[in-house]
Amino acid sequence: MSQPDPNQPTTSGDPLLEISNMAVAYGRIEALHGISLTVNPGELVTLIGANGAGKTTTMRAISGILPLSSGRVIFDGRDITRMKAHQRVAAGIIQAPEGRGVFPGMTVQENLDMGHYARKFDSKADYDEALERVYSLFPRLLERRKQAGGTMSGGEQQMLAIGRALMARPRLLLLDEPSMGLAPMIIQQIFRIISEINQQGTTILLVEQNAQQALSRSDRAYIMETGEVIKTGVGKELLVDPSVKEAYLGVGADSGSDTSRAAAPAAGAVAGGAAGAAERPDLRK
Ligand SMILES: Nc1ncnc2c1ncn2[C@@H]1O[C@H](COP(=O)(O)OP(=O)(O)OP(=O)(O)O)[C@@H](O)[C@H]1O
Repeated sequence: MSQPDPNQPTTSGDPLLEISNMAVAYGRIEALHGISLTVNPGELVTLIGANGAGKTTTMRAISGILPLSSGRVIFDGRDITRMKAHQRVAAGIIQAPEGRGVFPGMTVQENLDMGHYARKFDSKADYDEALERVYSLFPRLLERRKQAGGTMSGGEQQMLAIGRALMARPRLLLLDEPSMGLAPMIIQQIFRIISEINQQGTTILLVEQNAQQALSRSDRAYIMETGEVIKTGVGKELLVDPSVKEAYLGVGADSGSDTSRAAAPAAGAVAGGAAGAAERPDLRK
């Protein structure tokens, strides 16, 4: 297969990613019941939803780790529904490792090199450019390039995970809960960098439970519930949508405007799984 240049613009006007009626099952249990979504070139799109809504399953199906039981995935005009995960990586669909997933015994530099391995056919100049981009986005990684990945803080490991994905020069970057388990100040920093990566031209599909941060920075968002997309819209509009505010932003009960993740448990649905679901308003209305 030829290696598409990640810096090449896609066919103008067409979505970069188009998912139609995608169903995915774990054995006999269907986790996604036919969802449809699009990501246009240059967009930052977020998937929001409670635990178990199907966000990670969606990401895995896009990466090609999980097969579809029905539906289609189109990437840059090509039907990739049956394409294997490694072929999708070569086509430019890159997921930052879940749970950070850095190689603990390898140095920062070696971890980044592993990310570039996915694009081993690139020239040295492409490698240098990718590395320069990563080190300018994350000066901390440059400072610590000889340090073992496993000895870095949680925030630094998250930066390394994103940096490693960028080394593969993604055309579509998939980020699954990059703020998970991080302190509020570090979360702010990670979100600022995600915005910057997007502003530099990288298309991003983000899964986030930190709805306030994610919606305020996203072009568009999809809200998922129990394996379905129940609402979609412009990020900043969803941010002020009363039902979304009540269900996902921890406002309503106390009408506060705390934006930190620490406030998230008050939202019930954001962190609460099934218990939270019972308290959530029905957004399908
Ligand atoms: N390996 C698996 N085997 C069986 N069922 C699974 C598996 N992984 C996920 N599921 C189920 O699929 C559904 C969707 O899970 P998924 O992890 O995609 O949700 P999520 O929105 O990413 O939630 P979270 O925020 O908790 O990661 C859930 O009902 C979950 O229990």
